[in-house]
Amino acid sequence: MTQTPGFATRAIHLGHDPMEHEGALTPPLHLTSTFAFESAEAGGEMFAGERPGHVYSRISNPTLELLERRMASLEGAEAGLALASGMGAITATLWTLLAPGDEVIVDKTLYGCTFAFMHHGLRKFGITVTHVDMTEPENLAQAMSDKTRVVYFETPANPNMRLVDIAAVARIAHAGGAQVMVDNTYATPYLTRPIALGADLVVHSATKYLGGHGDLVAGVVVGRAEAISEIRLFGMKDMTGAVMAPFNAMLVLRGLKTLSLRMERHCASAQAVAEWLEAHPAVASVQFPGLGSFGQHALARRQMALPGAMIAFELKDGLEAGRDMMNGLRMIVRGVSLGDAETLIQHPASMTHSTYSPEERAEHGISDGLIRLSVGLEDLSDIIDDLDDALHQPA
Ligand SMILES: C/C=C(/N=C/c1c(COP(=O)(O)O)cnc(C)c1O)C(=O)O
Repeated sequence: MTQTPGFATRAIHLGHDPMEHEGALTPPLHLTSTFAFESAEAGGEMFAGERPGHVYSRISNPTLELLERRMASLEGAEAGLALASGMGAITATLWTLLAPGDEVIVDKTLYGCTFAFMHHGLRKFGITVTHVDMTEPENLAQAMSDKTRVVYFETPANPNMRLVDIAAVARIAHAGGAQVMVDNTYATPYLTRPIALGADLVVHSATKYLGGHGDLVAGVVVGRAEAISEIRLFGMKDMTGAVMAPFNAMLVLRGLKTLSLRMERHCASAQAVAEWLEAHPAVASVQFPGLGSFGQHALARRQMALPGAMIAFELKDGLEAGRDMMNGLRMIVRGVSLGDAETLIQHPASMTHSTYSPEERAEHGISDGLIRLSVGLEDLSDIIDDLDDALHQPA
């Protein structure tokens, strides 16, 4: 094979040769907390970084290492780091990049716990958190200061689907001497590769599409090798201890094998569901990058290979009608998280984004009536039938 293997091939094969592991088709699972040294000197040299190898699983582990290599390859990064959760990846990275007196500029809409970390975590340690509506990149240029170290955003944003033009924002951030950190959970590297568009660091809640089966909590950060090493040895090892369990790394490795297949199915179904919702008389609005009515549809087509599988919508009769609809569902699961085989539905204002005050939700474009749908892998007709029945149920 001469040319670089494709996305799916790397997700399945990169970094594992069965003939180096007794012919085992699947990579070995290293369920170990620590590693033996061949000599006292060797142990000392490994701790000093003078000899390659693993010394303790809070620092590195061969199963995690394979996942880190595959994720770096899929995102087009030099290196990767596996962590215990998406919040573990986000916090370990920001604790590493920021110090008291610094500023992080963040987009208007963030996942609820990320928002809470910024406001109730970083601010507690003398770091300025400035929100900017990055759908207009020029707003960032106005907000940048000599204290700005990091520009952070999700695209699409959880839960209202706002997009950020990664290339445009990266140009502005870099001109101001700041690093760009993108949460790519909603899109995955199958749809968007932020590093190719200028981002410096990419984080994921691997809990979601990457694992893809609702059976783990995990996180990943990828970027330049030097930065990842610093996040590993400071942000993860010392500051957070947010290390991924080897068993979860094995499950994420398994999820990656079908990521491309699953995203194709997720996105095809989501397009049909979004169009069905948009045409439904009880629905007031639908936010989905694949709809021509989506305000940033042109950017979606430019920046995303497919429109994703997350939909935000509101009913004409507001939150109570939304609750009635959710309570009327028989297959679609009422629950938080996203990116699973099971279609999931939830109410951000009272659930994933309840960390925002009502005033903050209003400011950040998270309306009380907003409903979030993660379109799964069930038969499309069953997804739509469930929604249709729930919307037609007697009040
Ligand atoms: C219940 C969790 C939800 N989300 C999480 C999440 C995280 C944090 O990821 P861990 O949950 O720590 O793996 C990071 N980044 C994004 C865009 C996320 O959506 C949820 O929205 O439903």
